[in-house]
Amino acid sequence: MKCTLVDVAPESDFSIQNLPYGVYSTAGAAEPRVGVAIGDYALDMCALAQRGLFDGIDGLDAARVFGQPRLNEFMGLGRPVWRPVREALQCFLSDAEHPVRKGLDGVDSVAVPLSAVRMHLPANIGDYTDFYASREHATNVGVMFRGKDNALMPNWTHLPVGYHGRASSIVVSGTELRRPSGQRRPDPEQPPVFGPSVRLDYELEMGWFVGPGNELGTPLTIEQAEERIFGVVLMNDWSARDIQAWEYVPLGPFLGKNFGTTISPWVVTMDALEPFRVPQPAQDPEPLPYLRSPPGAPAAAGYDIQLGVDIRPSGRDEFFPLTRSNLKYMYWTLRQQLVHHAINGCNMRPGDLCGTGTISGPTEEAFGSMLELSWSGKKDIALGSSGLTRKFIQDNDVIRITGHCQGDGFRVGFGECAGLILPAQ
Ligand SMILES: O=C(O)/C=C/C(=O)CC(=O)CC(=O)O
Ligand SMILES: [Ca+2]
Ligand SMILES: [Mg+2]
Repeated sequence: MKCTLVDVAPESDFSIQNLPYGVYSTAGAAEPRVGVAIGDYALDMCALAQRGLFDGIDGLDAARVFGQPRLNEFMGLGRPVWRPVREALQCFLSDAEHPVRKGLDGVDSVAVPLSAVRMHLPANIGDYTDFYASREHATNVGVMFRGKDNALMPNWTHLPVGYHGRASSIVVSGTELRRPSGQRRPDPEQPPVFGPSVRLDYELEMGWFVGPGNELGTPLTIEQAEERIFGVVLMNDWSARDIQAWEYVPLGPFLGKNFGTTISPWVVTMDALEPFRVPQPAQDPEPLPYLRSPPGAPAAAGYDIQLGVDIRPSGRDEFFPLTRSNLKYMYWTLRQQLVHHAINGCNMRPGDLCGTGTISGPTEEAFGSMLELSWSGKKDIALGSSGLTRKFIQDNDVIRITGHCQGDGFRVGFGECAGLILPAQ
């Protein structure tokens, strides 16, 4: 299938096979609105609704739903609505004879160049949870925080471990964040001190948005979980390792992580990711029945998404690679994370965000944090052949995450998730 409305380069993240959703505004129209990215453009979903593109889709009041400054309501409608909307967009973009195309006075009446948009958070994020689902990451961090013999806790292979994060400090790519200050204890023989974090780190993650939720007290099944994830973004769970290491016992991460979490603005739908399913890593011991693959759904519940983290060091204008990883390494799958989250009757709501946890892989280049790459600050990370090194993030460094699935002649990509670290207040 080929887009005939605008040119899409083969290396563009936003092919006709992708069609991710976001919320944007422009200098001329400051009210945020729902868009879909295609090539170098954002389609105005409300304008397309007003031209009748989504007429006849059961359960969708398109002009109202796409006229909102957030995606929560659309996320809550579920696959029976998401799929026909995707099909309508693909017909409109590929078929030059499409009736809605005939009435157009040029592309500009339904789209704006991405260079002219300002992106916003895609949803009103009511709740945010972060998992710890990469075996390689959990093992590496466990060795550093608790020693080799206690690295992977006994529960880890039986359930997707997670913690409740903070929704208020989630920001969209491009937002600058300030280095946090807090309590840390650099010398284990001395009392703690207060000051700016000196071990500021990134975590390479993906975030997934909940679609239709569940009522309080009514758990989801794994079949339902498969159908209720709307889509995925890139995510950086910025982490102050010195604050985290001192505060986390016994209740887990708190101020070392809730000073900022950055996500990419375009939500890539599960329907776009469908062709890139791959088997998840073998799970041994076999999980309890509620976490097992459902008979009706594809057994392969991993996704082959190539992920990269790069740094633009303070004072330089080029980026250097830090991490090269892939979502397919993840031990606990997205649907297992969702079914586990709701199995006690916890109600999940449309637009809630869950992080996968840091996505590390089996080789050193796939380590998804500086904590792992510098092995807790014991060695320097070389930045290309620049002669520069890092152990942790310095003031005015930019950390940028990118990712895509590679199809045959096209990409399903995520754009970028970037942020600059300002000096502490
Ligand atoms: O105490 C630990 O083992 C470490 C916990 C985390 O760093 C939590 C976290 O953000 C998990 C992750 O990103 O995988
Ligand atoms: Ca994390
Ligand atoms: Mg965070």
